[in-house]
Amino acid sequence: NEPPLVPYRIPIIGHTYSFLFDAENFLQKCREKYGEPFSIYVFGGIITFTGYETSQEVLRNSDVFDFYEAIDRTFPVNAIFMGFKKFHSTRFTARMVVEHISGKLNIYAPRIQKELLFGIEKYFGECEEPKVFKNISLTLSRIIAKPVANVILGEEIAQNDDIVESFSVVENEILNMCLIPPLLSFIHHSLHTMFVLLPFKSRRNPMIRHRDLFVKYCRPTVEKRISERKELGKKYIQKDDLLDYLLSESNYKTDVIDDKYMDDLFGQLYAIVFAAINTTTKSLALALFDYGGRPEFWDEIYEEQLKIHNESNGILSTEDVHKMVKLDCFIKESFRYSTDIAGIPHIMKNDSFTFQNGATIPKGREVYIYMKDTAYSDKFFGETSNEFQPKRHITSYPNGKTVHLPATKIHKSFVNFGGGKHACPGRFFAVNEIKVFFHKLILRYKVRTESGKIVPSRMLSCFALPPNSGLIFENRN
Ligand code: HEM
Repeated sequence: NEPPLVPYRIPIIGHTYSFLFDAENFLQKCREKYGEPFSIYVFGGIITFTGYETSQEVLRNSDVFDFYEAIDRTFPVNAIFMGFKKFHSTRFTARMVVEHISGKLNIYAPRIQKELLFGIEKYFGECEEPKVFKNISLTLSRIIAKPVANVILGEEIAQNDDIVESFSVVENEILNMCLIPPLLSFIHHSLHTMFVLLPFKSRRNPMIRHRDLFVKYCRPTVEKRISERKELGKKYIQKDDLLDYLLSESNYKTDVIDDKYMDDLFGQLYAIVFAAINTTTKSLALALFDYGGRPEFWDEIYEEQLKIHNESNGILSTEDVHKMVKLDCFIKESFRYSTDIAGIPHIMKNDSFTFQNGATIPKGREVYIYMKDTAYSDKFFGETSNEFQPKRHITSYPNGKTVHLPATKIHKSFVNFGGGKHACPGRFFAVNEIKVFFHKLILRYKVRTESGKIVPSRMLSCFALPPNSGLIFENRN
């Protein structure tokens, strides 16, 4: 009782062409005709797509559906970082992000703000005359990288431009090397993985440069902290950054700071950098384009920011960020509206899995979440699901009560951060960063698209990317 396999005409090629070059229309037609889940034949293998009804069964059954194995088939990120670190636990990484990044936003709030303001000043400046910014993603990744470096490596190391630059480019460098069309998958997917990994095992390995920079700038701090810890024992006061947490953690406790130890720290910390920067930058860039093309929302969002700015005297606490409800709704609506068409792949690991509607998939099946099916579902968003309406994230009741489902809230109608046990642990940090950035930016500039109109995202197969056009910034004063 397999999900219907969409028929295809050309053997071997199957649906590869439609999936690469027309994923949006192609998947929509498959969904309309075959319901969910349905399967297509791409790069010599079958992929099953789950829609708004069946996606939660994948996300909530993480014992059966493996996210990392699926990611590793296309972008063997784990294998790349495993080359450096000896201790490997995805659970450990997720817990570290929950407890020591998202869980400490109160402590990090002033530092995040300071770094974002620094980036805004450095890259956008006065803009007394309207100024066009092309390639906004690159600029945003540099701005976003600084607070991330601050939280991961501490305030002092985050002032080092080389480290911040390394944070902002490392993920793109890895992705660029992995973005080789998986032609070898027509034979077997492991051949593609092996091929992609070749440069990372050669002298061209871009990770070596990042590792060397990390060691150069972080080793003195690591040595100093380990020696202070030894000297002071229980009196040592742990610093508020991920690096110092790792140094205190039983898997990383050491007296010997050799190259292997530094490699281990590098592999662990840069795996988080990998998860944190591109995702946040892309969402932020898409939200800026959504904002810049929709003047009808500018006044109300600006007024909310001005009010919170005045009440907080310009220094935002996490409570102040929670008060940015209109901004939160706008950002969440951008997440929904500009979502990837499909993503969050998983491999099914059991002998077989049967969905509640009876469809059964075999062991090893690759399953993609058809995210747009959830994001644009009439069941969740009614007849206006095709429209950009931030207010839909607030429900008003007849007794005057209103309930706001924030952008960090995991829900069956909102899968941008996944779901179940493995839902993105960095989402609190990411949404906080995006909101604070927006808040500071809007207070200072008017932002609009170059054409003055709504500019749709670019599509790369099933992934949404920010448009290539520019954004215009103009100082409000
Ligand atoms: C807007 C920005 C972000 C988006 C859209 C995003 C999205 C996601 C998604 C879809 C997953 C897979 C969830 C699942 O399997 O159900 C994930 C996992 C993860 N994300 Fe994020 N993420 C973002 C920012 C961040 C940040 C800033 C960090 C770190 C500070 C982070 C760290 C992680 C980690 C460690 C995992 C693996 C969790 C696990 O295996 O349990 N993410 N993210």
